[in-house]
Amino acid sequence: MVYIARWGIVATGWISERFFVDLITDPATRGVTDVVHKPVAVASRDKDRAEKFIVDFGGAIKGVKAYGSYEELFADPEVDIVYIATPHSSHYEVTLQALRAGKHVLCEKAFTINSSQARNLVEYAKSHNLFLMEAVWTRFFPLSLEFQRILHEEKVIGKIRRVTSDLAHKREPSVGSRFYQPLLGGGALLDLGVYAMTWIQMICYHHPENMKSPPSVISSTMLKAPLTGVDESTVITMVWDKPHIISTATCSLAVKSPRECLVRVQGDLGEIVVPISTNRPLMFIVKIFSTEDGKPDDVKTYEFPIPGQTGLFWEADAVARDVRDGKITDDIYPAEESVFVMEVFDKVREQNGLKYPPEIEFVEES
Ligand SMILES: NC(=O)C1=CN([C@@H]2O[C@H](COP(=O)(O)OP(=O)(O)OC[C@H]3O[C@@H](n4cnc5c(N)ncnc54)[C@H](OP(=O)(O)O)[C@@H]3O)[C@@H](O)[C@H]2O)C=CC1
Ligand SMILES: O=C1OC[C@@H](O)[C@H](O)[C@H]1O
Repeated sequence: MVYIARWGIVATGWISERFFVDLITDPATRGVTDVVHKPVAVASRDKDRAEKFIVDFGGAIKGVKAYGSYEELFADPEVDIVYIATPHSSHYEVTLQALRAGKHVLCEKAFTINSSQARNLVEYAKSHNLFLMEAVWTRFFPLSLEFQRILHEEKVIGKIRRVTSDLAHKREPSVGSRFYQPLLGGGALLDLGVYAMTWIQMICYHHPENMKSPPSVISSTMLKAPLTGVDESTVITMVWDKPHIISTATCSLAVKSPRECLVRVQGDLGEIVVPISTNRPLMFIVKIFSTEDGKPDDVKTYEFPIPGQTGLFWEADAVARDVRDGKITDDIYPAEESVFVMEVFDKVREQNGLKYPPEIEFVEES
C-alpha cells in the first residue's frame, strides 16, 4: 500500500518554495512507489503570503490551506509532518512548538543555534514518541550513499589519510540579511559550514574504525564580518585518532567555492574529488595512483543526475517512510548526529569568541 505523508510547510521563503515543488513532483519520476507526499497546509506570519505561495507554487494542487500563523498550522489535525524553514534563530522555538502540538518535524539546517537547544529537542521528541530530523538533504542523495559504500566498504582509495571539504557562497554584506544578521543566526558556519561538515561526517565520523567517536582535536579560526561580527569565513581542522585522518572543513560568505573541487579525500591508493557542489553534488571522480608522478593509472567518474527539480525529495521520502514505520529517528541522519555537529560548532564559536544575542542562545525548559 502506498503511504500518503501529509505535510505542513512553515514559512514561505526561498527554500520552502523549492521544498514544496519537490514534494509535489511525482515520486515515480525517481523510481519511488511506496510513498507519496501531500502538502495540506502552508503557514506564514502573514496570511496573504501563505495564500500567494499556494497560488504560485501549488496552483495545480487542490485544497492546500493557508494559515496566517505557525500555531494555526500546528493545530491542524490533518498535518502529520511539519517542515520548518524559518531562519536559524527560530528553529529551536518553532520546532518545540510543533513537537508540543504532537507533530513530527523535519527542520532545516542549521538544526539550532547551540547544542543545548539541539539536545533539548531530541530529548523532547524521543520522550513524546515523535519523529525529528534536521533537513541535511545531501545525506539522502543516492550519490552520497554510493560514495560512502565505495569509500568504506570497497575501500577504493585504501586507507584514508586526509580530507578537505569546502562550501563558499558569496553574499553581499547587509545588516538585514539572514546571512549577516546575528539575531537571525547569521554567519558562514551555521549557513554553509553544515555542508562542509556533512562530508567530514560521512568520511570520518562514520568511518568504520571511528565508530561515531568525536574527533580528538578541534582547532578553528574565524574571520569576522566587519559589518555585524558574525563569521564571514571559518576554517575547522579536526583529528580523528582511530582511523588516523586529518580533516579540514571551510566555509565562507566572502567568495565562491571553486567549481572543480569542493571535497577531496586522499587515501594511500588514490583520491576522490567532488566537484560542484558540496550541498547538491552531481558527480564524484575516483583517481587511483600507483606512482608519485601525479598521473593517475585509473580515473572513474560517477555521475548522479537529479531526476527533477532540486533534489530535496529524497530526504522527504526518507522522512515519510520513517513516520509510516513509526520511527522517531532516521537511520541515515539521526537527530543525535545533529547534536554532535552542534557540539563541534559550539566549540568552534567558543574558540573564536562568536556569541549570538542571548535571546537566540536561550534554552527553554521542555
Ligand atoms: N536545504 C537547503 O538547500 C537550504 C536550506 N536553507 C535553510 O532554510 C532556512 C530558511 O532559509 P531561506 O529559505 O533561504 O530563508 P528566507 O529568508 O528566504 O526565508 C525564511 C522565511 O522564514 C520566515 N521567518 C520567520 N521569522 C523570520 C524572521 N524573523 N525574519 C525573516 N524571516 C522569518 C519568513 O516566512 P514567513 O514570513 O512566511 O513566515 C521567511 O520567508 C534556513 O535555516 C537555511 O539555512 C536555505 C537555503 C537552502
Ligand atoms: O542551505 C543552503 O544551501 C544553499 C545556500 O545558498 C544557502 O545559503 C544555504 O542556506
